[in-house]
Amino acid sequence: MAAVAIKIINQSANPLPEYATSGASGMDIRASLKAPVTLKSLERALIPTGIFMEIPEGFEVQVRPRSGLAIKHGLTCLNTPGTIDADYRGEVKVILINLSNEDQVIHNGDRIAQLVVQKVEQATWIASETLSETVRAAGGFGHTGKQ
Ligand SMILES: O=c1ccn([C@H]2C[C@H](O)[C@@H](COP(=O)(O)OP(=O)(O)OP(=O)(O)O)O2)c(=O)[nH]1
Ligand SMILES: [Mg+2]
Repeated sequence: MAAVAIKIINQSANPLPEYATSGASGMDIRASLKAPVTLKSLERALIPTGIFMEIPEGFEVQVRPRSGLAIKHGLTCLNTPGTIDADYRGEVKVILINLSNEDQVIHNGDRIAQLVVQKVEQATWIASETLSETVRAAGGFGHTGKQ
């Protein structure tokens, strides 16, 4: 299990994020707002969460949408999955977009997204003129058919 240092502001509305069940991949995070934010249809906004982190090297944190918000309210993360780099020390923010036809109001303390902690590797490139052959070769974008 990765240990991640976390700093939280606006703690009254923003307890430590936690796994809701023993097998959960993500921890829900909340909007940290002085006033509600209204998103009109197709409008997007950068919503602060009051969370700052020190992610250990070799890990990243992904910001992912919540399916309940998506199906019930048409709210999702525009840049999903959002990437929190290990060297980022700013506030975690969520780019929410309203894909419904109605206004959606985000209140302080609303659970707007979830964080997933992942192992991640950095790579070095090996510049090559030729690449190994495979059965797939350059086939992609549905070339194996629909069924
Ligand atoms: O949903 C997100 C995505 C990113 N970030 C923060 C943490 C991340 O480390 C930083 C940069 O994110 P990203 O690399 O996706 O954005 P960029 O447009 O490439 O910005 P930069 O040039 O700062 O890397 O912004 C968030 O708070 N929430
Ligand atoms: Mg970047």
